[in-house]
Order: sequence, then structure tokens, then C-alpha cells
Amino acid sequence: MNPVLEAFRGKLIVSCQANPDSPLRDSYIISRMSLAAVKGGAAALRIQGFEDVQAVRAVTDLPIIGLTKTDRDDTDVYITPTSAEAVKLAALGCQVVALDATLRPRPEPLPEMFRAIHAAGALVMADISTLAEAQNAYALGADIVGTTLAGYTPQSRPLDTPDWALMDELREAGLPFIAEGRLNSPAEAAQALKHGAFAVVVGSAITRPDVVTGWFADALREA
Ligand SMILES: CC(=O)N[C@H](C=O)[C@@H](O)[C@H](O)[C@H](O)COP(=O)(O)O
Repeated sequence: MNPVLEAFRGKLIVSCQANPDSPLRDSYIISRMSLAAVKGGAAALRIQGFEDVQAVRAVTDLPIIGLTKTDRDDTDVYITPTSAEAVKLAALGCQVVALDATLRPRPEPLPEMFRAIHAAGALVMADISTLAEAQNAYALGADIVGTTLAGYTPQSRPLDTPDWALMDELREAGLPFIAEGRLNSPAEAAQALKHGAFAVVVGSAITRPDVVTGWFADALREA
């Protein structure tokens, strides 16, 4: 395993992202949240968009898994859909570039995307939603896969929990993976390691206080 990834083994990666409708949608705020994650013990950060990557790179040397989220009319693929975006993320200092590695129609073929990322000196984190997508990503030379898109594609099970079944399939197939998606408590993050995760990405539960507030408000409403 590449030494950059080896350093993630058994560790927490914090995704610091704010959607366009979030009151926290500001690169300065993302950089401060990232520093809070570093203080709390994050081994790496998962950051969306060029401006946020620049702002976070300016305040920490911790590895960054970079991505873009781009809505396009011609494809459902929105996580880093083009090699131009991937290469720019690498140039801005992302050691790892995450991209949609589902088998859906896409603007550029995956092998071309992986080649471009490697040529730019970064590693490929292939965001997948099924075992078949993970197998395909590894066959094409992905450095690591993440369960990021499980529950968000027509090919995967719609879930409001982590996709434990997918994690078990990946473990049984002997494919290393980063667990990501709806890991909403420390207990669930730890459980992901038991299901075979190489490392764990947590986003909303740490860095989307609006979402977390909703969980509490709903719980009180239902009490
Ligand atoms: C599906 C998709 O677009 N996921 C995005 C990928 O980067 C982020 O919006 C998530 O916050 C991230 O995957 C972490 O997941 P969670 O916030 O559930 O801990």
C-alpha cells in the first residue's frame, strides 16, 4: 500500500464540506472546521472544491482527499466528473483525488481519469456504491475505494444507515476500502473497522451542525 494511504490505516478522516445552501458555506469557515478536526485527531481531510482546498491547504499539511461536486446536464456523475478538475485538485496540493467510479455513463472514461490523476502525482480514491464497481475500479488501477456512493445510486440499496452489507462484501472479496457515508456516531465509525474498513470518513456528524441539529430536533418531536 502507498505510504500516504498506509498512514490512514485504522484512522479517522474528516470530511469538511458545506453545501451551497449551508450558512457555513465559506472557505474560511471550512478552513477553521478543518483545524478543529485536526485538533480532534483527524488523520486526513476530505475537502470539496478548489477554493476550500486552497483555504485548507494554507492552514495544514495534513493529507487532503480532494473532490469537486459538479452538476452537469449530461450525466448523473457529480463527484469530480472530469480529469481537468482532478488534475487541478492535485495541483492545489491534494495527495488523493476522489472521483465517482460508478459504472454510469460519464463524460470521460475512468481509465483516462485514473491516468490523469496518477500523472499529476496524486492517488485515486474511487467512490463506489457496489462490489462490482469496486472490482472494476481496482482492475483499472485505483489506489483505494470508498463506499461513499452506497445508497445514492440506483445500483445500490437505498439506506439511511451505513451500508454494512457492502462493507462485508468488500471484506469477503479481499478488497481494501474506506468506509464512508452515514457513519453518524463514534460507535458506528468503530463498527466500520470491525466490518473490515481500512479507514473511516465521517462528514455530517462532525461538520454539518445544521444536519445534526435536525437529528436532535426530530428526536424531540418524535418523543
Ligand atoms: C453522497 C455524497 O455526495 N457524499 C459526499 C462526498 O464527498 C459528502 O456530501 C458526504 O458528506 C461524505 O461522503 C461523508 O458522508 P457523511 O456526511 O454521511 O458522513
